[in-house]
Parts: sequence; structure tokens; C-alpha cells
Amino acid sequence: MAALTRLLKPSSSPSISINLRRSLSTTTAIVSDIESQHHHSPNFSEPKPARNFQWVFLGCPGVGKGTYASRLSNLLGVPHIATGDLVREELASSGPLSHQLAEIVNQGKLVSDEIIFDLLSKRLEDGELKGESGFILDGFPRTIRQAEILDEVTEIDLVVNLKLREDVLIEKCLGRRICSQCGKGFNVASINAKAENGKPGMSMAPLLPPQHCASKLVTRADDTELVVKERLRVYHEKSKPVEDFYKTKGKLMEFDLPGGIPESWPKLLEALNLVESEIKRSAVA
Ligand SMILES: Nc1ncnc2c1ncn2[C@@H]1O[C@H](COP(=O)(O)OP(=O)(O)O)[C@@H](O)[C@H]1O
Repeated sequence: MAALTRLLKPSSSPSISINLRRSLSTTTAIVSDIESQHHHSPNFSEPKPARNFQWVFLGCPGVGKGTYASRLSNLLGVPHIATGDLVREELASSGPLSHQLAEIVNQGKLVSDEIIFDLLSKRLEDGELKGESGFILDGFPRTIRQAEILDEVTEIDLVVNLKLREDVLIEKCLGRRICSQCGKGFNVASINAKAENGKPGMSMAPLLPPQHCASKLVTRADDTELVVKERLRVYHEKSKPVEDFYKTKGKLMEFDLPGGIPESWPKLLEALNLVESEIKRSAVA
């Protein structure tokens, strides 16, 4: 639990703090103008920042954090780190924590900050050894304590808060499927939510798997209606305050998803001031 100790006591010893910086920040130099990044205007015609993106994705269960964070990670060349995935990997490993984790996750509760910090710091350390730089965090921080500790150890440039109607969130969670072989996520729900109480109507086509994944689809044990509702309740209680934490710091970008991926992805890129073709071209050059 050395990594855990390092993460949870960042200010108790200077060397711990230095270790933390090494583990949580892949920074080689500090960006002199953080401001320009958290005003969401990475401009690819200008010189690249001195370090890579350090972004966070927030949002309710089922909103699509994983989908959009993973697309952006491919586009920007930074790792997508989802603490939910780390928890599921630990669960599947049948390690000493797996029994305890299964009980918590399948009830829709949050895993302790200590366990999450341990899993995350290990993941960041492994990434650092592989030469990874920057990150898009998904599903972390999820409590004020997690946000405060992250804030002590590194500089987050931008926090994207994805938002979607709650009835659609539940439908999306219930339609979620994972390929047990390749791990890719799909969604079999065909959503057609009517406009009501001032909320606009919304359609989302299913995200169907290719043929080779179709027979291997599994549903997450925590994607039952009862557990999804509990996860939403827990989100409002524990994670909503994290949105305010970043809003106060001027780092929060609210993004209302207008529909499925075809409508939302270009709008999200626009909101982030990213031009896909330019980034791809600059990566090839
Ligand atoms: N940062 C975190 N803090 C505490 N528990 C977490 C965290 N990230 C993931 N978990 C645990 O893993 C589960 C699955 O997380 P995730 O895949 O992010 O689900 P969701 O679809 O609810 O966003 C959560 O319900 C919770 O039990």
C-alpha cells in the first residue's frame, strides 16, 4: 500500500509530495499559460504546450464519459484512465480485494477513496514507466476528498461535465453491453425520449457491435435498474459537489449532450475548440 500512503498523505512530508507529483503528473515542464487550456481553446496552429493535456470527465452514470473520453484520448494521444475500469480489472483478477469490491460495486456504492487512490496511483506509475504523458480521467474524482487530493498533487487543465436527461441515462445504462473478449462497449438501446417539461426530445440510435463481438456481449452486474438508480442517487450526493469544486476554480465546462455520438461528437469538439482533421494532420506530420 505504499502508493496509497503516498497519495493520501501528500502534505505530511515533502518527499511524499515529490513522489506524488512524479506519480500523478507526467509533466516535463509547467505550462506557463494554463488559462488558455482551461478556457478550452487548444489551438493547434500555435506551438504545442510544454506538457500534455490533463483533463477530467465528470457526469452521471451512463452519460457517455467513457465513450467521449476514449475518443478524445485517441485524438489527442493521451491515455484514457477510467477508475471504473480499474475497479472492474481488480474485480476480475480475483485478487484479495475482489470480493469486497464486488459487494460495493454491485450495490451501486462508491469504493473507498483509499482503494481508488491505490488503483489509480499504480495505473499512473505503470503509464509513466511506459512513457505516457498527460491523461483524461474518467470517473475520478468522484468525491470532494478525491478532488482536493488530486488538486494538491497536480494541475488539472480542464473539467468537462457531460449532461443528459435522467430518463435517458437510465435507458442508456440498461442498454449497455461489453464484449467479453475485446472489452469494447456497445449499447443496444434505441432511445426515443419525447419532449416534456421543457426538456427537448431526444433520439439515440443503438451502438451495435460488429459481428465478431455480437455473440460475446455481457451486461455489467451493476447495470440493473435498481443499482443504476442507486448509482444516480450516490452521484447526486457525493459527486455533484465535485462539479461545484471545479466551477469555483473556473475549470468546469458544462456540455449538454444533444443526442447520440453523430450529433454530440462534432459539437463537443467545437466546444473544446478542437479541429479533428487538423489534429490528425499534425500527428502525421
Ligand atoms: N472515483 C471513484 N470513487 C469511488 N468508487 C469508484 C470510482 N470510480 C469507480 N468507482 C466504482 O466503480 C463503479 C463503476 O464505475 P464507473 O464505470 O465509472 O461507472 P458509472 O457508469 O457509474 O460512471 C462505481 O459505481 C463505483 O463503485
